[in-house]
Amino acid sequence: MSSERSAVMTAGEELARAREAFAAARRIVVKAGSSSLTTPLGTIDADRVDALVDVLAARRAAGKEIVFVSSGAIAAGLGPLRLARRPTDLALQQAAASVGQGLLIARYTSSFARYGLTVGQVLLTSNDMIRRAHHRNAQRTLDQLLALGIVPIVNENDTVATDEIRFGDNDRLAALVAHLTRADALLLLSDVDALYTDDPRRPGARRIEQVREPADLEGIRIGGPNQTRKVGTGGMVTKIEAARIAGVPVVLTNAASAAQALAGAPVGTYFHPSRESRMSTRHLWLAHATTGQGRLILDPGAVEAVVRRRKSLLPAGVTGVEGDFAAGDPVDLCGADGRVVARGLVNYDAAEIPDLMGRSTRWLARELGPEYQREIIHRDDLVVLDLEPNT
Ligand SMILES: Nc1ncnc2c1ncn2[C@@H]1O[C@H](COP(=O)(O)OP(=O)(O)O)[C@@H](O)[C@H]1O
Ligand SMILES: N[C@@H](CCC(=O)OP(=O)(O)O)C(=O)O
Repeated sequence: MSSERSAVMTAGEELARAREAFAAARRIVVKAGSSSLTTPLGTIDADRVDALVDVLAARRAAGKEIVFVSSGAIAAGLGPLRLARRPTDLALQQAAASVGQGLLIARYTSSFARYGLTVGQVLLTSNDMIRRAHHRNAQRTLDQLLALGIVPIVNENDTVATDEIRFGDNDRLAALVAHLTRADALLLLSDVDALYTDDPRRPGARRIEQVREPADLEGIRIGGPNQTRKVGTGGMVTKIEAARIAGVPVVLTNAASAAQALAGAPVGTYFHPSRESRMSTRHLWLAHATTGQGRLILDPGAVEAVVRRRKSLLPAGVTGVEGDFAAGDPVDLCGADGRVVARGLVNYDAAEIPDLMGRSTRWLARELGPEYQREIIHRDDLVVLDLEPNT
């Protein structure tokens, strides 16, 4: 009994220390969801925006850096476009985002100006995350804004995003931005004050204080977005995924508890950094922020080489190609049974691959020229998605 109690106390103390470390974070990414920033009429909720800016400005005054990931572009564009609800039509979503994003930034600009702070808008697409040059470019911009003392306000570039290439939710985008900016912590602000054992609107749901590992989530009902407002996109599913990939401590709570969370108070749910998040940022992008633009079918030897021996994919091991992708696109790698085992950035256009399949690189270099000696996908550009047990 006494040893049980001391174990419980130790876990409690450990969590308190983790919360203190969260409060001490020098650079933090804060993400707020659409429902925390907009009204049911599809307009910006100026009071709530100002209240949140008060908290972020206080943090800045304490000498900390903030990167703010703000949703709400589509939701804030609904009112001006006289749309009663979030449209399903992509072109209308893009139009709403175009109107709403401008209004949001105008609001943030004046709200932060109350504290003498300047904001900078950063709109990202999933390509900015995957492609090495774009990725470095986004990183450089964010670094420069922070060095200048500006508050970067990040969102997905919804006006140009299409269903194929969009993140769709800002939770994972915020986790990836935490990697990109080498932040020390991530705060996710939603309309719900914590992760619960079930959707908190259902009776009997209990708050979960901390998540250490995937096993802590067993038996929890993780649902989609709040169906009353229908402006959020990911629900708890994408928040949990964000916490899994963030690579830093994550606290999930509501906007009203933001100040307390930043001060290390025991509010919301604390997610300890997971083991998977130690993957490199680019590999995380590839695994979580991209959709395969086509498929390559691999013979069993190539599956073994890519999945278990972490080798590059050579033309000799490819037996089929599906889809219409261009060199540099992310593609899914499948076994003969169609199961996706990996994703990678391909070095050839889809149309080039049939002539290369089954050939040795030496044969290709001799017959087609030295530029054909390159791998179909280099191992640095590959991430294994589906590991067999015990690998
Ligand atoms: N186990 C759970 N714990 C907490 N919230 C949950 C759970 N399952 C589903 N939800 C829902 O997730 C919603 C938050 O996600 P979402 O609507 O996408 O918010 P946001 O706009 O803040 O990203 C909550 O309002 C709640 O209805
Ligand atoms: N980029 C979109 C938001 C997507 C999103 O993740 O929304 P939410 O679930 O409210 O954080 C927008 O600004 O409307």
